[in-house]
Amino acid sequence: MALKSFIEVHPDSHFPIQNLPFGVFRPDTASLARPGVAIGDYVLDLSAVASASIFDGPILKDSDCFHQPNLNKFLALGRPAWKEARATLQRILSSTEPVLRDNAAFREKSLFLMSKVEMLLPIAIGDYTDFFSSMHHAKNCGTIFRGPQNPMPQNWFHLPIAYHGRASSVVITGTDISRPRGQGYPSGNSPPYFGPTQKLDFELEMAAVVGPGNELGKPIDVNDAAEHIFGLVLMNDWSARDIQAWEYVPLGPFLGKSFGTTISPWIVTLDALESFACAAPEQDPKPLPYLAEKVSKNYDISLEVQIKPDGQKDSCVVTRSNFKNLYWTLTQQLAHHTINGCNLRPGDLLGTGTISGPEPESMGCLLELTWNGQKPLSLNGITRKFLEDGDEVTFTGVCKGDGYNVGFGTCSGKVVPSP
Ligand SMILES: O=C(O)/C=C/C(=O)CC(=O)CC(=O)O
Ligand SMILES: [Ca+2]
Ligand SMILES: [Mg+2]
Repeated sequence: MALKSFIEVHPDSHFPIQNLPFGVFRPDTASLARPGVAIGDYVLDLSAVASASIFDGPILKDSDCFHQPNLNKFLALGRPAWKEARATLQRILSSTEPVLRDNAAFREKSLFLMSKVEMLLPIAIGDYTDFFSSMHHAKNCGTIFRGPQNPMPQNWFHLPIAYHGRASSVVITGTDISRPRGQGYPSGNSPPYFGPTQKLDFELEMAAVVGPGNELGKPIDVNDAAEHIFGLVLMNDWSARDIQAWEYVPLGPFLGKSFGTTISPWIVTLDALESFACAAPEQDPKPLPYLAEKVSKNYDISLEVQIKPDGQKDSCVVTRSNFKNLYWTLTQQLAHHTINGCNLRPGDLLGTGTISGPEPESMGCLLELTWNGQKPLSLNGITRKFLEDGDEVTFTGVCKGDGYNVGFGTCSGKVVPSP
């Protein structure tokens, strides 16, 4: 029989007992931030569960990791602790276990309606890196930015390319994004453009949340890398294409991307995603030995982007993609990141890069979907080349199980005018 919770969970919910993603919330603005897991329409308060001495396994028994305003301390404990927590939580939420089910006072203290709480950034992010791991996205961007002759950089099939992003401007879903100002290409003999970006874009991404990490100077083997990934979130790497195009040679993206990056609040664990694992694409040429892994895994996660223009009632789906479209795996990204000795720390965020699929309807950003503004998209009668003020962009991600979903909820943000 399938595992079932005593809490009623709608079959369309992203958060059945099979998922149990971790986040950080507060019941109201006067109370402290604390870790929780999502179950149906509720959030289970892990500080309350810990205070009731319910985490009785060897690692979590005496730990204060759930009495923290973020998950970093829990992440640092590693997979054995994550598995211990998941097993305890699946047990106390199951339909057959009375400890929470039959204790009204405890339920009152520990279960909150998700619609009533405030979700916060679940981790303190020390460093944020963004990869470039979708071949379709890389080809399309290469063609648009550098021309169709040689769209793929020579290094692309040998290493997972990335740039160091900006951790300070990573925000939680629901945070407004101010249209950034900056420089763009000069036209003719004039000085460079300066003003609000005229090419504001979203990028459909997911991001891995790092667990224990490594000591400086001690790389992580690609075959051990999964032990360092707690789970995944949805991520929008908002991008100003005109600023980016003018500034990025030779050092890469800078102000065109550092003005805001939105993540979804619930970290879905690799343990919950395991039932949706699938083979990653065959890699040709074979990667160098340090990137050659025994098992090369992706996950079957359906992704969708909707845009809701200001004043419109309905949003419009602009793309549908899938996480399994990535060429470089999460574990190759992580191993590559540390191969020079660079240390990763608990709570670091590793963006996958824009997840475009092979079809025109599965491109992961407007730069590709409108081919740099040359082919406007039509949304319920109005057109878009790039994002306009008032546009709300929402990502969803979900794995379809047999009779249940393992989902990510949403990652959304609204564009507001430049200050
Ligand atoms: O091809 C380029 O010059 C730039 C590509 C991007 O903007 C993509 C980037 O941020 C990495 C990614 O999301 O895949
Ligand atoms: Ca990106
Ligand atoms: Mg960004």
